[in-house]
Amino acid sequence: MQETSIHKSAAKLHEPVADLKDRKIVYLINPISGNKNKKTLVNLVEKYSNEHGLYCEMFETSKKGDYVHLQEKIRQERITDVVVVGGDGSVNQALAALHGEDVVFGIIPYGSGNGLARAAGIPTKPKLAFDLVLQGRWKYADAFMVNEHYGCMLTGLGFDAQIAHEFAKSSQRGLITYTQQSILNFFKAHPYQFEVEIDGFSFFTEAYFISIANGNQFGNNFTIAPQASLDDGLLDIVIVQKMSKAKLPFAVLKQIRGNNELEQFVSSVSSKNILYFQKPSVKIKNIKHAPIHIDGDPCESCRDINIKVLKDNFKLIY
Ligand SMILES: Nc1ncnc2c1ncn2[C@@H]1O[C@H](COP(=O)(O)OP(=O)(O)OP(=O)(O)O)[C@@H](O)[C@H]1O
Repeated sequence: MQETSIHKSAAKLHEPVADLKDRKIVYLINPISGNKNKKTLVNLVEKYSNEHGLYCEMFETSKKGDYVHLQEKIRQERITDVVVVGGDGSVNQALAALHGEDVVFGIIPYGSGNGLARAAGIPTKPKLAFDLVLQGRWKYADAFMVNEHYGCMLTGLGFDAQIAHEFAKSSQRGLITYTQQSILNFFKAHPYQFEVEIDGFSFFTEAYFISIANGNQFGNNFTIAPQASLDDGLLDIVIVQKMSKAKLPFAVLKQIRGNNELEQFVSSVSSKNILYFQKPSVKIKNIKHAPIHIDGDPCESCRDINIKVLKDNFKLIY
């Protein structure tokens, strides 16, 4: 779909917030993410920016993540902020293309899960998230690479990726569709074989899924990696090993509640249901070609997967 400029406001103004007048904010709005209407937010941003004489431009997000035009604009016009109005997929695509630019990123969460925004503590109420953007206080956040693909929130293999693949095919988005897909796929779920290498030590496992998390959650506060931090230079690796289907929900619930301790040594891996590590990198041999997702969007499966943290990769308002 062609990106369209929705609005461009006049540039000068007085000073409601220090330095706000010097910022040039571009909003990238995903027309299909989540299931909430974005019109109220768009009106609010336009009205506020007009009244206060703030620079504000709005574009649709690119379906394919093609932001070359925006890269040029950022450099030529000295854009200072890129604010994504959408979910994790939109944030991923914008960051993948633009993380090397000299801009600060904001998020106004309008996705189905909003995992990165929630992990960062960004309010899910649009007005509050917009207020945070205007305050403009940012910190560096980490990201990661999955082979040659960029990720910022969480990647996974197995059951959760299968849900991501089914969700992507659904005509409806939002939490209800996601929950429906999770329940349907639970009954079909089966373990996959992996060889995992951490700290130079490798072991075989049969696992329902492996999550590698920068943020703490899948989205909707489903905190699969309760100790994850966006700026610690580490990835939280959660391996949900083969167990009976009856036990599986309880074991995952224990993990979500933070009752599973981090493994200190890879060599001490025993017959625990769930293994939980914090490391800057991990290599996985995906022996049975389990499905893969990156930041909730499906990606093509492959056998050899190399995942590495990118410390202090982008500036995030949070
Ligand atoms: N302009 C556009 N038109 C159509 N589709 C788009 C456009 N821009 C982005 N997309 C697609 O929208 C999809 C969903 O985006 P996003 O991940 O932000 O929302 P979500 O899946 O509802 O939320 P979350 O990832 O937080 O669960 C992405 O796969 C992306 O390719």
